[in-house]
Amino acid sequence: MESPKEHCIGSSLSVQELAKEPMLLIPQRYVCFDEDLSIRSHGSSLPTIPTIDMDQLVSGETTDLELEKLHLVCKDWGIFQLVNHGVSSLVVEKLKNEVQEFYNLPLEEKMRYKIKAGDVEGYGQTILKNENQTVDWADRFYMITNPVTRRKAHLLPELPSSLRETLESYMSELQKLAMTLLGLMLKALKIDKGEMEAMFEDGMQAVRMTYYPPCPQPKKVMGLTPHSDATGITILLQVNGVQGFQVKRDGIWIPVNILPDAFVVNVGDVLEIFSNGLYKSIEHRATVNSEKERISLAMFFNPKFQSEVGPSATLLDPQNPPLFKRVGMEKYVSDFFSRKLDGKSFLERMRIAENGVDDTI
Ligand SMILES: O=C(O)CCC(=O)C(=O)O
Ligand SMILES: [Fe+2]
Repeated sequence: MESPKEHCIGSSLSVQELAKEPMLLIPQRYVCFDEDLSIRSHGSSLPTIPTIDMDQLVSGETTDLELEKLHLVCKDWGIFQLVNHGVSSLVVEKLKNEVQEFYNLPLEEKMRYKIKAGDVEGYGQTILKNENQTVDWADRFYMITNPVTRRKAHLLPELPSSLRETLESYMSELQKLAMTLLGLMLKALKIDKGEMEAMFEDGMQAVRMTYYPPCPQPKKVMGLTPHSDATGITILLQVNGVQGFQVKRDGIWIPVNILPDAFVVNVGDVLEIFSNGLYKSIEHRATVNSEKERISLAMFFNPKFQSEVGPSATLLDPQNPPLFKRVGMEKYVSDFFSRKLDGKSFLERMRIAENGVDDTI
């Protein structure tokens, strides 16, 4: 039997390769103690995340009603399934196949994209200073895709051409969708259109493809540590129909049954900050199972690097003081990546203390 060391990618191991080995007990570094993984299902009594119909948002007679619904959902839930999203199903289906094929490539091929020392982009998992941290049961591929000048030469441009081309088409369709959604959200928030465009147009865009192998002890591991996304909005595609995504609402983890043709859209921390706390980012995580691998692809839509993350000026007045600090996007992103994922703690660091003391982040 091969030793796990031979599956090293950067500072982590390929969990996909590890999971191929005969194994009854998983290695200790994957055993997760601090999360209640047993809360998996409470049957039908659990609430389900809302659905928003894109068709109804942009055309027809019910646009105002659907916009009001979107507004309420972003305030109350911070997440929804988006149906009738209008993105070409040809592109989506092709992308699903290409991503699965990518993960089926031999390890040596995928290693060309491995995360380099000191970087966060590429294939693998970043393990921070504390090497003893529990490692998620997953392999990831994260990269910045916009602005084009920030693309790493050995990542997107070097992907197998069919995957790269399909990703390009998908990204440009999703960019339009994300801008439309952000535009509608900010319209509902009554935020000045110019302000929104100055911040989000041609903003930072990134993608994360995640492969969660089946696990012999699924209740002992975390596929993806609980976190909220440090984004404007995130659009999640479930690639191979296997469920495992969960959201935390009122302290309870709710499994999300992602509809086959839907995207899951969630409010990120940047939008919570920009809306001065009106919209809420939501904590989520991914669990794994013992039967089948799960694959997802998340696209993150952010302000441009030159902008500042902070509450929108339109929403502030003496009765509505800023609840969050302002920080340059560049610093916001680098601070985010220097920390371990930990629920909504990153957002909490941006909050202005009630006593008004502004301890800089
Ligand atoms: O894999 C999933 O379902 C969730 C992915 C996610 O939350 C992320 O990449 O930030
Ligand atoms: Fe996420």
